[in-house]
Amino acid sequence: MAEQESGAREPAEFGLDDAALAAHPTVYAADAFAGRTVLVSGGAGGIGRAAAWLLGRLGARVVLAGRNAEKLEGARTAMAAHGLYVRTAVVDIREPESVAALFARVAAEAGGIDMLINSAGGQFPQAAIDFSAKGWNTVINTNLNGTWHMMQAAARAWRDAGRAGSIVNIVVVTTHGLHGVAHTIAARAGVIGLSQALAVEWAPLDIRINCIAPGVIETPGWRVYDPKAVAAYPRSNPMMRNGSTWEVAEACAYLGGPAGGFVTGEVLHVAGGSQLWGETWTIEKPDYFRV
Ligand SMILES: CCCCCCC/C=C/C(=O)SCCNC(=O)CCNC(=O)[C@H](O)C(C)(C)COP(=O)(O)OP(=O)(O)OC[C@H]1O[C@@H](n2cnc3c(N)ncnc32)[C@H](O)[C@@H]1OP(=O)(O)O
Ligand SMILES: NC(=O)C1=CN([C@@H]2O[C@H](COP(=O)(O)OP(=O)(O)OC[C@H]3O[C@@H](n4cnc5c(N)ncnc54)[C@H](OP(=O)(O)O)[C@@H]3O)[C@@H](O)[C@H]2O)C=CC1
Repeated sequence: MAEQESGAREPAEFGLDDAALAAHPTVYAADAFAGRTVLVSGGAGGIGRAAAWLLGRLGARVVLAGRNAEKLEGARTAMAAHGLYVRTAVVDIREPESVAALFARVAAEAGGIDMLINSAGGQFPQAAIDFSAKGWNTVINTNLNGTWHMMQAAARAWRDAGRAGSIVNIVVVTTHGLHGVAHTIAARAGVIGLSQALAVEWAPLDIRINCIAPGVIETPGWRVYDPKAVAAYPRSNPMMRNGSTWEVAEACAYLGGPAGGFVTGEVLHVAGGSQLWGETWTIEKPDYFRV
């Protein structure tokens, strides 16, 4: 992490890079995901990339999906150089046809999947009163509708193949302390409710569905936030630090893999306790709230 003259951090370097992800120690056995195929949306981003590295290192075949082919290829190259099985696929999760094409391709080229990690998502910081209709719709479409399209396509593929599956949805902390991103709170609360409903409805299909609510996790996605807001992130939780993508990746491995076999409909906060204490202002904190 580079320090600028002001002390603010250099956004381009937020998070763990490929070299760190290749070497980071893990609590899991080396073959914990052998024989499994995992699709990671947002797989070239911060959290998705760490999950892909971890599961690939644990023996999974990994498919990385996202909109940007160049980013995907960069991630694939780094992981393949480490001997991991990685494929990539371009998708816009907001478009049902694009998602259908992704799953058709994954079926043809990788023989289907066992686990889906929905890490594609994002938002922009803005006071809700200023949201444009397009901005609101973009965030809802990406995070709620996009995640739904991916979940439904995965479930249909598993049902048709008579195959068990598990889904891990990356959301945000919706119940405490995250301000300036009301559109994403709405979308992610929708994903949590949807996941709980489907955990019951799709249990007969042997499909488990869980969510992870990360707190402040250093990733390239932080580029859209004001450096002053980012500088305050470590004080947003009782542990007084930022989290790492690896900490979220290991939670994905737990919830989505065999260790979480009797867990469904759950929301796991990997947030340093920020669901209980602290506040994260992604926009400037209004004077009203200052002591
Ligand atoms: C409890 C502790 C929790 C702590 C959390 C800390 C904060 C959370 C951090 C993260 O989640 S970072 C990781 C996620 N990554 C991102 O958020 C990256 C940036 N976001 C995206 O790329 C989003 O997917 C996006 C904002 C939905 C952009 O999608 P897309 O590229 O398709 O849209 P655009 O064409 O850029 O914009 C469409 C539309 O949206 C409005 N808009 C976009 N940006 C802004 C902005 N900065 N301010 C106001 N409005 C914005 C706008 O209407 C855009 O349309 P046009 O005006 O461009 O026509
Ligand atoms: N980092 C943090 O502090 C926190 C993150 N989260 C959530 O975790 C998830 C992952 O975040 P993080 O890794 O930090 O963010 P990044 O921005 O690094 O990664 C998000 C990825 O999502 C992909 N993506 C966005 N929109 C679409 C789309 N329409 N179709 C396909 N792919 C898309 C992007 O890929 P591409 O550029 O190729 O389109 C990008 O690589 C997000 O949902 C985020 O909001 C939640 C709480 C905190």
